Amino acid sequence: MAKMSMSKLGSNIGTIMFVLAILKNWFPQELGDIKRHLQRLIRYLYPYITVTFDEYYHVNDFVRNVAYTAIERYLNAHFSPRAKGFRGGVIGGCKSVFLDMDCYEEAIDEFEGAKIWWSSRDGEMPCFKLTFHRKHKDIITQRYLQHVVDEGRAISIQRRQRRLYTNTAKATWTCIAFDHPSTFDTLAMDPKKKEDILNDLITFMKSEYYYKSIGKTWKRGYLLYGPPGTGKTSMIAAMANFLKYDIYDLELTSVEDNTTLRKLLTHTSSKSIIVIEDIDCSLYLTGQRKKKKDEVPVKKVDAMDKKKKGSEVTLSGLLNFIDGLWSACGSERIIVFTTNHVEKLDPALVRSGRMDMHIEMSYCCFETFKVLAKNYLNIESHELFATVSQLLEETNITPADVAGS
Ligand SMILES: Nc1ncnc2c1ncn2[C@@H]1O[C@H](COP(=O)(O)OP(=O)(O)OP(=O)(O)O)[C@@H](O)[C@H]1O
Repeated sequence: MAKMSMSKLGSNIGTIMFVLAILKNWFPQELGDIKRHLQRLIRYLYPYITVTFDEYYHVNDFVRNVAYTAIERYLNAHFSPRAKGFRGGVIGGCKSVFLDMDCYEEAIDEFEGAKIWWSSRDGEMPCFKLTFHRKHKDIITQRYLQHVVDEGRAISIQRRQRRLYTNTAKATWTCIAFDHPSTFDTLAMDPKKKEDILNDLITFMKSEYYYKSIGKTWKRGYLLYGPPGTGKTSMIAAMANFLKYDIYDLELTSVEDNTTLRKLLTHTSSKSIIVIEDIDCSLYLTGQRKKKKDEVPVKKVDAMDKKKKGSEVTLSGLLNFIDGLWSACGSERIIVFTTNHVEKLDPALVRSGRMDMHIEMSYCCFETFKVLAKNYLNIESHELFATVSQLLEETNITPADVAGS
C-alpha cells in the first residue's frame, strides 16, 4: 500500500512539474515564485525521508565507505533468496564458495514496526538508498542503522580471509593467508580438557562487558606445554579457526629491543592470537626476575646466531608486552606461549593473570588415539583402540608419531 502511494505521489509530482514547465514559457516571472512555494509545500507534505550511502566517501576517493560494505552484506544475508543475479567468491583459501546478490531490485525490511525500503544504484557512483516514513525517524537513525551495520560487520568477519603474520628484521609484520586445517574436531586430546578449553574460549569471546566492568584489558593468556609433537601448534591453529582470529607468530629472537617489541605490539589488530613458540628457547631463563639495572637480555640460543648481536629484549620488557600499559592498545586478544620445558620458565611469566590457562599436551592415550585413528585411518573399532592404547601406555608415543606412521 505504502509503496503504491509513494509511486502515485511521485507520478503526481512529476505531472505538476511538467505542467509548470509548460506554463513557465508563458508566465516566466510569476511561475518562478509559485514553483518555489510549491516545492516548499511538497517538501513539507512529503512524509518520507531518504538516506543515501555511497560506496566511496568522496568521488576519486579510494577509501570504501564501511557502512556501504556492511549494508551490502546485510541485504545479501536477508534478501538474496529472491534475487536472480549473483556474484560468486571464495572464503578461506578456496574452501567455501559464497554467492552475493548481483543487483537488488528492491528490498523491504521491517524493524520495530517500521517499514524500510532499500534500493541500490549501480554505475559510476554505486550507492544504497534507504527510504522510511518520517514518523519512524528515531527508530531508524538511532537503532535500525546500527543494527544493520553490526550485523553486516559480523558477516564480514565470518567471511574474512584470516592472516598469519610474522615479524621481519625491520620490526614490521608481514603476512600470508592463514589456511591451517586443524580444528578442535581433528585435535587429539582428552575430551574433558578439550571441552574446558572450548568453554573458556567461548566465555572469553562473550566477555567484553565483563572485562570493561572490572577494568581489565580484554585479553587472555594460554600456556601450552608438553613434549615435542603432542599438538601445541595444532592447538593454536584450532583456536584460531574456532575464534576466526588472525595469528601473529612473534619470533622473539629477532626483535631488537623492548621498544621494538612495543612497536610490534601496537601494530597488531584486535581479534588476534599472538604466539611465541618455544618461549624457553627465546629467553635467557633466569628463574627469577632481576632488578632493572642487571636485567638479563633475551639471548639467541641458536649457535648460528651467536656471532650476531643478541636481542636486547628483557624479561621485564616481555612482561610489559603481555600486560603493561601498552598492552591495552588493542582488545580481544589472546596470547599463547608454547614450551617443551615448562619447569624452566620464570614464574613471573606464567603466573595466573598473565597465562590464565596452563594446558598440558601429552603422549598418546586411549582417547587421543581414537581421534587420530579416525583422522588418519577412518577406523572406529573399540577393540582396536583398547589394544593399542594398552601398548601406548607402556611407551611414550606422541600424536605426531602416530600421524607420521
Ligand atoms: N594432539 C594432536 N592431535 C592431532 N594431531 C596431532 C596432535 N599432535 C600432533 N599431531 C600431528 O603431528 C604434527 C606435529 O604436531 P604439532 O606441530 O602440533 O606438535 P607440537 O607439540 O607443536 O610440536 P613441537 O613442540 O615440536 O613444535 C601435526 O601436524 C599433526 O599432524
